[in-house]
Amino acid sequence: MFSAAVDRLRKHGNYSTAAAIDQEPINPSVSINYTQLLIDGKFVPAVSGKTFPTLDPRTEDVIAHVAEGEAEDVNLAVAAARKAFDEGPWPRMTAYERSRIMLRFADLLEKHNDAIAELETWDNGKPYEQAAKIEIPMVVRLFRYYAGWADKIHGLTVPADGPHHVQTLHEPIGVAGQIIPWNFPLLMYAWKLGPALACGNTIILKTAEQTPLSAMFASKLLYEAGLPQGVLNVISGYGPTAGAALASHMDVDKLAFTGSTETGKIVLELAARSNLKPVTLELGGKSPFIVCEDADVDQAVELAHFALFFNQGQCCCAGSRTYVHESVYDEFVEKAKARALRRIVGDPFKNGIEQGPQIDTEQFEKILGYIRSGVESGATLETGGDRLGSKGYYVQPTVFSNVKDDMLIAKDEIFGPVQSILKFRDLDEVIKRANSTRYGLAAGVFTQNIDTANTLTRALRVGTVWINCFDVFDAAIPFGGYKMSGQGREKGIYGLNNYLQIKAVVTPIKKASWL
Ligand SMILES: NC(=O)c1ccc[n+]([C@@H]2O[C@H](COP(=O)([O-])OP(=O)(O)OC[C@H]3O[C@@H](n4cnc5c(N)ncnc54)[C@H](O)[C@@H]3O)[C@@H](O)[C@H]2O)c1
Repeated sequence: MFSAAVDRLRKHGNYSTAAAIDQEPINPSVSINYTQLLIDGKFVPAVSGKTFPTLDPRTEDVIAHVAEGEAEDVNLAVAAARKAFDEGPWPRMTAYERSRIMLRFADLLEKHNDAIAELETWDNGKPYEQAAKIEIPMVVRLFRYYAGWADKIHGLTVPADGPHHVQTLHEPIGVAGQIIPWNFPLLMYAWKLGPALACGNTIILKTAEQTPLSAMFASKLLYEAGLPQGVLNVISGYGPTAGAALASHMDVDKLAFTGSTETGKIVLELAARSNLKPVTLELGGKSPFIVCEDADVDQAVELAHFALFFNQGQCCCAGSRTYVHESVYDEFVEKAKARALRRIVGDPFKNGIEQGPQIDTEQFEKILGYIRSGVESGATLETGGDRLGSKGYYVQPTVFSNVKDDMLIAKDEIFGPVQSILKFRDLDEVIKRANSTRYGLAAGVFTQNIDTANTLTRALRVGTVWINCFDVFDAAIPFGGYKMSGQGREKGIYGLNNYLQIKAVVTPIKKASWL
């Protein structure tokens, strides 16, 4: 659960003053041991010999050069995964044995928690305390959760008409291709791998080009835990080359993708044009956070702040349209501005830091562009609005008030620390406005009135509604989007369906007296 854990961190931090950006970055102690592709259980260079740099978002310095996988490497990885599925022990061993390997993996991840968290912070820029105390423990929990499912995947007996015994077998879908983004590198790795492994599939996973390091480290541990050769293959590389090769591969049986809506459309088309592999998509969002007239304003301000600014604003479900009832609007804006001014931005390796740098120069420039567009379109810039410091991708926590629905900052996914506060008068109006978007990933509702909560819960066209909370993620809770926020659900029991084929088996009953 992000929110509860962040509360705990907050109690131990000093959040009373804004900190300056450190000029001297803290040196992480972890060493980078794995920078090659993981194919058929071995680390290997790319066929082309090419590498690409992965950068430290605090300094823009190179952390390491990583193998650049392309179509030929994807072919080798798919061949290894195919062989492991068609001939290897993984889909054939008992579900209990699979589950034990996954549990051993979770233990190893736990043992190396701090080293993995360092890699995550170094490569991504997220606060180390967040990675070490929240995200890596969530990864561990998710593998234990799906290890628990491995031996509980049941088929049915079906009461069909006529003298037939009918049963369904729930079988692994086969070779799964998985493409993940950079905002929660190892957590997205876990959401993808957990259910796929529990069901007995083999995998080729492509990491995001911005954050290749933690997945390589973790995958080494998975083999140490006893994973048979070729079951997991990890490719670092770029989207249009390695990612596209995976999405369009004829021998990949299923594709799971998390990233932008634009790329989601591309991979869906590649999957359709190649072998019609089924696709699950977890895409972008522009989630409303609705503060009703009965809200405790101080609590609402704190939660809305968390809903937007968590992870540098780089969450697909960020509460990026803060709708506030007119009766509490002015007070809310004043306090939201004060909260943003208190936000501590700095070297993410330092204790007590709430916000590190954005992921890369592209996102950094994009965010500053949206801030300029907010000012130009007439929204009121309450605080922030610029970069912070002179190096790295740090952005000032930014708050806009008087935002209108048709402004770009209210329509597009900014993916940065930019809060947009809009005013509303009544429930019917805010429902209409909240739903009037191409996205439908999540919503936050802040009210003490159960009837208001019930109405909004049912009226909002989104995959998750958080009532008086936000970003509560748990391995058992399904997550996914309506509309252009995605297709299908990950996590929980629903996540298993993405990785199963259902086979109907029909046998005649010769003596039909006991139908
Ligand atoms: N929903 C989410 O969790 C999420 C996560 C990250 C980014 N985003 C959104 O995406 C925007 C851009 O971020 P991004 O550039 O990392 O997203 P992206 O969609 O470009 O990248 C996500 C993954 O897809 C791969 N990819 C890119 N082009 C591909 C292609 N043609 N074929 C196959 N794979 C391809 C990338 O290499 C990466 O692994 C963000 O501003 C944000 O709006 C959403």
